[in-house]
Amino acid sequence: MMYAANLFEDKVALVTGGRSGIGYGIAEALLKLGAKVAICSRKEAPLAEAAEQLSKLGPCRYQACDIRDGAQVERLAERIKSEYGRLDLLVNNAGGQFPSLARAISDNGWNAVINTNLNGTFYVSRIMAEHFFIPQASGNIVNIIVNMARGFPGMAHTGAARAGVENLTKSLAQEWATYNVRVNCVAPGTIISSGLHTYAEPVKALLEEMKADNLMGRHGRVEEVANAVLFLASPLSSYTSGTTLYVDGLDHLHSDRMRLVNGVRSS
Ligand SMILES: CCCCCCCCC/C=C/C(=O)SCCNC(=O)CCNC(=O)[C@H](O)C(C)(C)COP(=O)(O)OP(=O)(O)OC[C@H]1O[C@@H](n2cnc3c(N)ncnc32)[C@H](O)[C@@H]1OP(=O)(O)O
Ligand SMILES: NC(=O)C1=CN([C@@H]2O[C@H](COP(=O)(O)OP(=O)(O)OC[C@H]3O[C@@H](n4cnc5c(N)ncnc54)[C@H](OP(=O)(O)O)[C@@H]3O)[C@@H](O)[C@H]2O)C=CC1
Repeated sequence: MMYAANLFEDKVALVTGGRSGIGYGIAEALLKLGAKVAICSRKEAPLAEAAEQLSKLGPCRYQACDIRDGAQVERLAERIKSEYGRLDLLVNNAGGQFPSLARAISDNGWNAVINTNLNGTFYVSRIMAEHFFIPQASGNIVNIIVNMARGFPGMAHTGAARAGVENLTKSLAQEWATYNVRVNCVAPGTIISSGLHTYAEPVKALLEEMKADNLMGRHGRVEEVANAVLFLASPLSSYTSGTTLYVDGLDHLHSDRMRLVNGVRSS
């Protein structure tokens, strides 16, 4: 099953955190369907390398940008304006966290995760809407969150941050419908990607347990997340906004998260 090869022809997309993992997969999928792409992340060297690889598929510009810093995001918007003159799609993929029992999360740790995932996602959405979507009276935002439908024990900070993003999505979708902007979320389950490499050994061992606990008996793949993003980013979902699409093998309905917490507790 494939999307039409020219589905995103003449469309410009920004994928934050596009240098690795899920973001890279989304950027790659968009380029293959004719889009022009911009990617950003904090670390310049691996970002440039990723953009070089992606440029083999189509126009891909990059700029180092920490989404927590509004001034850096403004500079990114100016760069996109000078390179492409417009923006049709924003994928707020940049984000992440560290596993921890809630009682062990310091003020700094809490603030770092909330600042990255909630504040950063808002700054990029507001700035790109002001520069592009509202004046163009057209745009599309897809927010990558996590499956926090039943809380996220073991990662309470990211669960709270992404619940905030999910609610922000509902507000922006309503406020910006008048500008023909749709805003949706994709909530991945556990996806085999570079992100999982950031976890220390005890959590990695837990990932095997999580696979057995999953009702489809496996973790998800990057392209399965990218396919969901492509649907929400395309006219195929033209009457859909303010929603969350789970790509998680049913984990939002079924998974024993507390077993993970016990694993973290012992790690
Ligand atoms: C059980 C469930 C399993 C579940 C396992 C399966 C989960 C699947 C679902 C989700 C998967 C993914 O999202 S995969 C995506 C993974 N990718 C990422 O997480 C990349 C982005 N993340 C980050 O950059 C960092 O995690 C983040 C903290 C957000 C931002 O980093 P920064 O450099 O800005 O922050 P730092 O300066 O390093 O740290 C700021 C504070 O954060 C705290 N801190 C930072 N890293 C820490 C760490 N590893 N352990 C403890 N504390 C930490 C400290 O208190 C630091 O302050 P001090 O005390 O002063 O030092
Ligand atoms: N893999 C999984 O199982 C799941 C992942 N997710 C979410 O999907 C998204 C991508 O994760 P994944 O690809 O797996 O992991 P990665 O760690 O590879 O992706 C995170 C990306 O975001 C960038 N990033 C992190 N913080 C910032 C920041 N403050 N400003 C700009 N860029 C930033 C990182 O680049 P740099 O370090 O250079 O800034 C990196 O490219 C994340 O939001 C993650 O939480 C959700 C559920 C499950």
